[in-house]
Amino acid sequence: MLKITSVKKSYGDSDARVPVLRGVSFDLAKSQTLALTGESGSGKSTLLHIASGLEAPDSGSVDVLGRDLTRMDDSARAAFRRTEIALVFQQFNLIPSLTVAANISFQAALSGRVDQAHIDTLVQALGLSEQMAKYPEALSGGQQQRVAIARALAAKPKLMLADEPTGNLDEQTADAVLDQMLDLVAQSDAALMVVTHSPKVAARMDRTLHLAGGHIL
Ligand SMILES: Nc1ncnc2c1ncn2[C@@H]1O[C@H](COP(=O)(O)OP(=O)(O)OP(=O)(O)O)[C@@H](O)[C@H]1O
Repeated sequence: MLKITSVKKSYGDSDARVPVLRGVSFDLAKSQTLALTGESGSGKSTLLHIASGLEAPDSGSVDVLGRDLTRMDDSARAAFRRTEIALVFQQFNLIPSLTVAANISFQAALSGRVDQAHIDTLVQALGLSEQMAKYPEALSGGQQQRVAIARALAAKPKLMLADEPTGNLDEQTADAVLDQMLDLVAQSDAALMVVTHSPKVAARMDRTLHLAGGHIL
């Protein structure tokens, strides 16, 4: 599903380059789940963004479903990402001018995969039924995060990538969110990589990779 090979990434100008990833390789098979841990600043978000095609590595390859994202042109990569990859950010990135319902169905509509029964199940499981007609500004942070997760899962992506998806949720809601993500992985032969600082979240994944000094330990 996801194969990262010898990925390197630095930031900064040529005379002050700061290496963040120094040659990272790992595989994530379909139906597998993975936690990515590491100290703040170790490059977890950078690696997640590279796995999603949002950022390009300086070198190395990023294969998703057997296709190397680094070799696609921008429009091919954007189209591929829309249908196959879901990225849930720490910030929710909801569209303020759309209702919660429209925010959730927007992504599925873009990918051409609107399954209303699936969306209804997600909305109920994430406790969002009462919020559907509201606008994001009227929701709490935790509610907005749940909308972002429902939106990401609505299109039944094959590769789900999430950056601290339950960071600002209470424990019960966090469990419900993780249940939804794990259910979807199991039902649709997808794969999930979650960046987390939480040992509890990491323990629910099949395995954990730890990032330190630019390498996977
Ligand atoms: N666009 C950028 N330009 C310059 N430096 C960046 C950029 N993005 C990340 N960095 C730097 O790369 C390093 C890794 O950042 P990254 O956000 O990937 O770490 P992280 O492990 O996700 O941290 P956290 O747990 O705090 O979210 C940090 O030193 C950061 O300052």
